[in-house]
Amino acid sequence: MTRVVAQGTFDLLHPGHVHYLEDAAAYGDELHVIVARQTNVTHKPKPILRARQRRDMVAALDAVDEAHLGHPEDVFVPVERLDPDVIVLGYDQHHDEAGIAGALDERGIDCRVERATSREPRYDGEVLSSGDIVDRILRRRTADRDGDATDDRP
Ligand SMILES: Cc1cc2nc3c(=O)[nH]c(=O)nc-3n(C[C@H](O)[C@H](O)[C@H](O)COP(=O)(O)O)c2cc1C
Ligand SMILES: Nc1ncnc2c1ncn2[C@@H]1O[C@H](COP(=O)(O)OP(=O)(O)OP(=O)(O)O)[C@@H](O)[C@H]1O
Repeated sequence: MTRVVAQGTFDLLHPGHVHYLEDAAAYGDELHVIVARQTNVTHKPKPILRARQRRDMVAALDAVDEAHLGHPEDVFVPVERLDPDVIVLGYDQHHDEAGIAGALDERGIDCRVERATSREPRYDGEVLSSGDIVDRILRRRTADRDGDATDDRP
């Protein structure tokens, strides 16, 4: 039984997340997803939704066998508990494969590190970024409030 781990913030879910997790699931028999805690999301704006809600939505995806709240301080706590055979990084995740592999070796975890592919938009207006979804909401609500008729609705 090959156990795969994927991870991420997964704030507002979109087809890019589905693609990533389906890519990851293809590396083994069961896919576990670690959902980032807000305190560990330091490389971009904090997520809008609470970690439990983000975990619950990820857990509902067909490709996912189980979703877990990440550890608030030590990102390797869930990895040591899950003891995966493969960790699949997202196509643009800011982690370095060699760095992760070295940290796994130090902890005696026999696990290889892979990287998923990206999913490109398939039609005009498809939004494949949580941050871009937030931006679109802000633009739309501001325009509605200001009675701005310029409608960018695709
Ligand atoms: C192997 C691995 C384990 C991780 N474990 C945790 C964790 O336990 N808690 C957490 O808050 N973030 C954890 N993270 C970090 C986030 O899941 C994620 O990598 C980071 O927020 C960037 O993800 P993004 O693609 O959403 O930007 C882990 C990352 C990796 C690569
Ligand atoms: N279009 C996409 N194609 C493939 N993977 C994606 C795509 N969008 C996000 N992912 C992957 O999903 C995982 C979680 O992404 P994250 O939660 O950071 O969402 P995001 O939409 O990338 O957020 P943001 O764009 O606001 O940074 C990451 O590993 C990321 O690589």
